[in-house]
Amino acid sequence: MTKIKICGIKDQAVIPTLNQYLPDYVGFVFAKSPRQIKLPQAVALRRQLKPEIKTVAVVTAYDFSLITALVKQEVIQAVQLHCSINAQQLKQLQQLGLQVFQVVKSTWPRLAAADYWMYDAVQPGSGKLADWQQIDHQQHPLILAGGLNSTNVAQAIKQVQPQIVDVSSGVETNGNKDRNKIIDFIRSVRNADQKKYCN
Ligand SMILES: O=C(O)c1ccccc1NCC(=O)[C@H](O)[C@H](O)COP(=O)(O)O
Repeated sequence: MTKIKICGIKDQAVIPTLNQYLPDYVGFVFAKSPRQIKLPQAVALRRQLKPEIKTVAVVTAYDFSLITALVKQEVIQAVQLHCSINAQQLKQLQQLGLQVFQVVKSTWPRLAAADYWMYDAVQPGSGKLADWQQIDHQQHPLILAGGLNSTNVAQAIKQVQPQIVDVSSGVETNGNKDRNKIIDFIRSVRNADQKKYCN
């Protein structure tokens, strides 16, 4: 089944919806962004989420002290890196028990040991589509992000066959997460999977 990541959670209002509809992952953005949160907010949000929802730190720099603090406080189970890292840094993160989502960019080395390679739009969190044509979906477990929403995610699953789909802008209204859009997105993914496995 295609897993779902809802990214850019920054306030409590949406927690009951997440706990009811159970996406596989929720992302906390620590990078500079209108969705940015700090450690204390992340701790508070994590505590309200059901334990089966895994949480992901989204970062644009390899900040090992932040990541270690997040692990120590049991805030995250995964890290999403919008930056270049080397094999040693990857190993350090995995030794903390984290899954590593490595964003793919032509100028960054792709590490085979990363748990997932993530394809995103050039500007993450912008709601713009990633270039699906550049994706070699046979190569490695992958995450598709960038401009997904409830109306295009079924096509994305069919065409790209990612292990995880990621959404942020597509489940927002006026910059805030929107309960109905989250529900529609999750239903679209689950319907697409049913069609895939029943055909
Ligand atoms: O969401 C942000 O503002 C952000 C800022 C800096 C680095 C990464 C960021 N988001 C990463 C995500 O995982 C988003 O969900 C992904 O880029 C898809 O976003 P969208 O196209 O808005 O669905």
